Formats: sequence, structure tokens, C-alpha cells
Amino acid sequence: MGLKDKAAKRTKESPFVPALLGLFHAARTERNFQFHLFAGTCVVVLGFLFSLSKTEWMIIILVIFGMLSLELVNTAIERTVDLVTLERHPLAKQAKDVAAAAVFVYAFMAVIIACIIFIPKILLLF
Ligand SMILES: Nc1ncnc2c1ncn2[C@@H]1O[C@H](COP(=O)(O)OP(=O)(O)OP(=O)(O)O)[C@@H](O)[C@H]1O
Repeated sequence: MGLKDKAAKRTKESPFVPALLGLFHAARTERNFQFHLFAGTCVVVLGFLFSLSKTEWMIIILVIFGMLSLELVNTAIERTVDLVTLERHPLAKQAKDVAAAAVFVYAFMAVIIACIIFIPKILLLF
């Protein structure tokens, strides 16, 4: 069995390999995904600084991982649309714009939740 076949077999056996490849690809190439990784890291640092409660941590973790997952799905939709056509097409535009809107709606919710959790704690500092 050749090296390529072995690698292909290993990829087929483990569901984690393609998932990790997708994760690294997005982290390397997608500016928005990199931004959400950075923003998520900042929120975690703030969480430690403000000693969040267990419930607050669970909400923050849900929001951060949900955001990252949605950004990955958005990237997958963009790639799929580009695979179908690189020509300008109204349906291609709608697919990409609606996927981007899904990320925007979730990000808006994330900002609201961050405000609800962190603003009272920040105000207590003054
Ligand atoms: N094939 C297409 N036909 C028509 N409009 C398109 C097409 N591809 C992209 N667009 C429009 O151009 C915008 C930018 O396209 P692009 O492929 O750069 O996606 P993007 O959402 O900006 O991706 P990224 O997040 O990687 O920057 C899309 O949101 C869409 O409105």
C-alpha cells in the first residue's frame, strides 16, 4: 500500500482528520474566522479577569463555539457556491449573502449577550 493510499485510509477511518483539516484551513485562510478566534480569546481573558460564574461561563462558551461553527458553515457555503459557479449569478449572490446574514445575526446576539454579562461588571469598577 502506497503512502498516499495509507493517508487516504487513515482519513477515511477517523472522522477527526477531515474536521481538523477543515479547521486549520479556515484558521489559515479565512480572515473572518481569524477575527472570531481573536474575539473569542479576548472574551475568555475578560471572563477570567471578571471571575465569571459557572452559568456565565457556560453561556459564553456556547456563544463562542456557536460563532466559530457558524463561520465554518459560512465558509463551506462560500466554497460550495464557488465550486458550482465562478460566474456572477443572482442565486450565487443570494446564497453567499444569506449565509453571511446568518453569521451577522448570530454575531449581533453574541454582542448583546456580552453586553448583558460584562457591562454590569465593568460599571462596578467605577
Ligand atoms: N458567483 C457570484 N455571483 C454573484 N455575486 C457573488 C458571487 N460570488 C460572490 N458574490 C457577491 O460578492 C460578495 C463577496 O464575495 P466573496 O466570494 O468574496 O464572499 P465573501 O462573503 O466576501 O467571502 P469572505 O468571507 O471569504 O471574504 C458576496 O457576498 C456576494 O454578494
